[in-house]
Amino acid sequence: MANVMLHQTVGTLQLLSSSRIHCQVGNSSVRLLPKDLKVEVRFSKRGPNSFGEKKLNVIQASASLTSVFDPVLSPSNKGTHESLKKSNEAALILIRHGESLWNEKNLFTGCVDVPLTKKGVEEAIEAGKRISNIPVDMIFTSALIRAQMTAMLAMTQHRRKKVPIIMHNENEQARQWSQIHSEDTLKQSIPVIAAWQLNERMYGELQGLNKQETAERFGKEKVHEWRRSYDIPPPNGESLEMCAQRAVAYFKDEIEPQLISGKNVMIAAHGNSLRSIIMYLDKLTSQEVISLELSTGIPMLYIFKEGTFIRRGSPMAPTEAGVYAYTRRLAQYRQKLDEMLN
Ligand SMILES: O=C(O)[C@H](O)COP(=O)(O)O
Repeated sequence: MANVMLHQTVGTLQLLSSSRIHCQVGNSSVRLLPKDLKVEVRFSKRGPNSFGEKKLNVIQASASLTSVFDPVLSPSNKGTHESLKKSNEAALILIRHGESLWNEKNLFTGCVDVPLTKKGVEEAIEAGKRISNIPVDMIFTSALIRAQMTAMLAMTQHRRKKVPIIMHNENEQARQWSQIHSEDTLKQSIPVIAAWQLNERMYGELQGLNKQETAERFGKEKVHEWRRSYDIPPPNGESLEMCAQRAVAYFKDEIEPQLISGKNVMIAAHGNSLRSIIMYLDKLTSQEVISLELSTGIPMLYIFKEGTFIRRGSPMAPTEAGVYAYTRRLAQYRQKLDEMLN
């Protein structure tokens, strides 16, 4: 595809290649896929009109977004990455999935894809109540159903009533067939990105074994070492360090840029993938992380501000005044929500 610079009255469209189009319109910019864009371009009579030419004089171009819902909206015109880190503040909610059927049976689960128990469903709904006044613009989950169920159930309690929609970008057809053809509907939606990198640590040959029986067979100390040490993996499984190498890398590459651009994010994941992320957020040592335990279905709130993560604990109830006093933005959001809904 020719590299063509199209100058629009409201911005510029730069066809970078057949894979990505960078569209700067007004104060925001969006990375688009060519197929999502209908571009009508009228060229001046005098200008070269062969696509082979790099330079085209464009007298008018109009582009309509068909359905692009690219959740990766690059930051608005706040200049460099660093200055963005300074200027934006965002809420980050972490939730370990509710109780799963194998948690109930006390079996090592890891990457085995089991659903929630009734209690786990109730925990997810309760978690949703506790964060119902905190803004959520994007949701990241693992590829496992227990985390996705937790995210969707929690959002049923959110007062903003936006609809969480799992993004299907696994291939071109999935992207095409899951398109949304209404700007208004898109505005009422929250993109949910399911990433295997956020999966629970893979427990290797322990998956499916009963934790109590395993401790009796191999000794309590050995099993505690497999479950809670940083760099000792279970047999043919992942250590927490190996889990962190994928989970924290994904957080830094895909989630942190969203927070920097001011997006409020919820992550619904697992005991160990979240322990590795919290180790990064709280700057824990490999010794300190051993004692970090996460209960199922308990939301934790962080505030991302000026490039740092401030742990705000777990919101205890939707009406807890203290939750919204964490920052001015959260207090304003809560006030706007009350005005909108009352
Ligand atoms: O994978 C599992 O078994 C649980 O989700 C976490 O197990 P753990 O608490 O033994 O790490």
